[in-house]
Amino acid sequence: MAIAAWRLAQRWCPSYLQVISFPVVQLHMNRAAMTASQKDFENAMNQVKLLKKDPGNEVKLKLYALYKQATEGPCNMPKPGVFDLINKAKWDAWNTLGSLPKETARQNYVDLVSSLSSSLESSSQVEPGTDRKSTGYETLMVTSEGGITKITLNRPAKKNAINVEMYHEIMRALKAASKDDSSITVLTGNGDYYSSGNDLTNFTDIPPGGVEEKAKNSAILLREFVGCFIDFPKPLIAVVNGPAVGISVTILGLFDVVYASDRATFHTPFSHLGQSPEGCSSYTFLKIMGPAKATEMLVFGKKLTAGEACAQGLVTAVFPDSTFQKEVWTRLKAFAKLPPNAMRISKEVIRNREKEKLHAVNAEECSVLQERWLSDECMNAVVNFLSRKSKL
Ligand SMILES: CCCC/C=C/CC(=O)SCCNC(=O)CCNC(=O)[C@H](O)C(C)(C)COP(=O)(O)OP(=O)(O)OC[C@H]1O[C@@H](n2cnc3c(N)ncnc32)[C@H](O)[C@@H]1OP(=O)(O)O
Repeated sequence: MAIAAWRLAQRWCPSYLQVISFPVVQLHMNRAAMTASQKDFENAMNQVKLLKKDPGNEVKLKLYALYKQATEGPCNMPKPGVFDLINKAKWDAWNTLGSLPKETARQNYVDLVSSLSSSLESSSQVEPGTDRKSTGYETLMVTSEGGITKITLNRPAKKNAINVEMYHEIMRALKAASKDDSSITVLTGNGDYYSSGNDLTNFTDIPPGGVEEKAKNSAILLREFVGCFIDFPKPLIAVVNGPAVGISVTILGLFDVVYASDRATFHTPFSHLGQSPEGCSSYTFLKIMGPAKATEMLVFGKKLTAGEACAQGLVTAVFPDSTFQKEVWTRLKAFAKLPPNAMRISKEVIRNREKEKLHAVNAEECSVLQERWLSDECMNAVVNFLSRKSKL
């Protein structure tokens, strides 16, 4: 629908820049609302004009939505009629951002433009070595700047649900980050969610070998995915910008630091889904919060607020959503200035003691899940979600 709308838009406006020039005009009207990073935002707006190639309709809609969110806040315009294709596509894109704070939207806009500039050859001069963007990711935004590699889950319209492609891309990004010259690595989400966990449509793509083969392949994928977090050699920090579900919660036990917005929630509804714990949570959560609290989460699916998750040790610190990005990034920039080898070695000392155990737990959890995925309980839960009969 969105693509069709933009095709139509391009017919009316031969240059894609005409379509996205609207926010540029508005930017000048919003100068009064300048903040510290307004300059970066303005530079990003100028960079967009220098792109030599059309970034595509989906990206243009994302740029539009982030611009509107950054300058006007959440979408409160009436929804355009079904035949008003262009405005409806724009409205949908903006509305998808939910209550994302203006500051985050501005940062995401700058990040997105920055990644486009390198992938689409902006004609502007980029100072070498100061800010490198990795391209070739469909489901992530990956940037490396000032000693920090930032991996952003980037399927906001699907609440950053992790599809098979995203599992592979996260593993690729982590492997690259482990070898690049950054000192710390950050994982965060774009949009109003951190992540809604495993993409439940992953279960619909059944190979010729049937559901058994699907369950086996998924267990192999999951084991490799979680293994990357166990083995990741540098300090790994989660910036939990919004609600987190399922595997995006369980692997937090393998991070070194977890910062959360007070909007974030932590939910592992495995029993509701006919599934069982993964991400080493059957071990890490028990160590972190003790068996009773871990059971409430992992067996009974109790959803924790950010404050509760912090009190139980899963989250390091919670910040008000309005200042979340600013406060977290101030801390992260300071961490990134510490001697990288000392940080890496300290992490190694801490993690090595547990590594063998974690890999064994991971293997066991995956093998139990392989069976669970074939159960009626699990299949019914997935079918109910896909047929919109249930939500968390
Ligand atoms: C191979 C390794 C396997 C590892 C296994 C891991 C286990 C887990 O991670 S279990 C957790 C699985 N996740 C869920 O059960 C969450 C399901 N989603 C929901 O309940 C709701 O979407 C929500 C509570 C997260 C959000 O509800 P809200 O009303 O705000 O938004 P929606 O309109 O539902 O969502 C927007 C859009 O996104 C799609 N979507 C969201 N989450 C998922 C998901 N996990 N899988 C697939 N799709 C998801 C949702 O369908 C909507 O899509 P459409 O706009 O196309 O309808």
